[in-house]
Amino acid sequence: MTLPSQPAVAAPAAPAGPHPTTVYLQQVSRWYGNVVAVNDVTMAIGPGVTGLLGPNGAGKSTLLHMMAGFLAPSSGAVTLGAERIWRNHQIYRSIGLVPEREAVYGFLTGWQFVLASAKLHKLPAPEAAAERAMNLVEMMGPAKDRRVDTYSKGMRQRVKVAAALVHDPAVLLLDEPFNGMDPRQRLHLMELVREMGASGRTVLFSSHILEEVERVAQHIEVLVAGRHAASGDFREIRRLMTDRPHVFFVRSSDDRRLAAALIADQAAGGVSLAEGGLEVRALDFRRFTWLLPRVARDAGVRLWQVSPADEDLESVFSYLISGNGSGRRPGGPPGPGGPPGPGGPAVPHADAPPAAGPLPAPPRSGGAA
Ligand SMILES: Nc1ncnc2c1ncn2[C@@H]1O[C@H](COP(=O)(O)OP(=O)(O)OP(=O)(O)O)[C@@H](O)[C@H]1O
Repeated sequence: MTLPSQPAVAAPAAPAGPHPTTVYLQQVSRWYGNVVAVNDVTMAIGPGVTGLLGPNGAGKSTLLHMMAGFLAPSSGAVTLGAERIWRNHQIYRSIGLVPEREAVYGFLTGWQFVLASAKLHKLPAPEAAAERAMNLVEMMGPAKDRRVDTYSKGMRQRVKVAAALVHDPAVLLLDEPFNGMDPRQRLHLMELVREMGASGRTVLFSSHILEEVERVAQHIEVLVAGRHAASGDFREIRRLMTDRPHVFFVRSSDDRRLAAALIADQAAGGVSLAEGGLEVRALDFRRFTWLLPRVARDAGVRLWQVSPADEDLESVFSYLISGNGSGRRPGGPPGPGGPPGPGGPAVPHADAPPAAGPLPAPPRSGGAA
């Protein structure tokens, strides 16, 4: 007897296992005494460049140190692929960390420091590895033989990067890497970070400056007060930060007349007289910045100053986790493949806003949001 042939139904795909160069955090918390530095964070950082954005004290360094195996999570699991990172010496060979704080002995030369790093990793050809790493950060010139304590901040930073790259890790973690660098060094390091990501490595770097993050990373994770506040494509993150009520400080040739015109035109959600000008609350950033010059012109008032009054990072970030912004928290844990590399879609949010359209003009301050 022959069985009737089965209809051509595709076999269900076997569930993909953890990706070997993706770092997974599952409900990770870390506290220091009473201070909760990282609070129940679940995310996956895969190949490509990801920016970890958050204000000072958000928990970025703590998160990076747990990913590098420098700190144990108080609860939850941090793994590289399926392997736990904490106290797993084999895994340390795959990870490089560039710490934020000085971690370079001043009495060593740059070359000695990077070579020592190569030897500590027990690399078979430490000199060749150190030379390759020093070349990557353009430190193979005569300065390599000077003591580190004679280096500029930028040179020290480059030597730290070389030490973290000496064993050619698959995962590179950088804590505020661009701090203290001059513009040329910054551009060079940005290029190096981009190249590392493009070559398939997993690169995560922290910053509190959105502009800096979006120049290098397409995917951004936002941490605020230890919590994972948002996750997505940089356009989406910028939109979340821009589409919130803004408070502007406005000075003009006739503040009272301008206030009356703004109220009559319903251009602003609220206007109040402040010292030396007006404080204007705009509910719709785009509409307000479009309307303000027109309303002023029609009222015969000259604008002297328009500056955001609430552009400090704390207020922008806290919006993301406040009542209004809390809907922007990511949904469930990302899939086993981790976040897409550069160019991929955003990690889905439970209630993600629609795909971002063209970018609105950033606030005049050029601040972080
Ligand atoms: N060793 C420690 N002991 C006690 N509290 C700590 C320790 N390290 C960090 N913290 C606290 O944990 C919180 C998160 O600090 P963390 O350095 O991880 O944040 P961050 O986002 O990297 O900030 P920054 O950019 O200022 O370094 C802060 O409130 C900080 O004061």
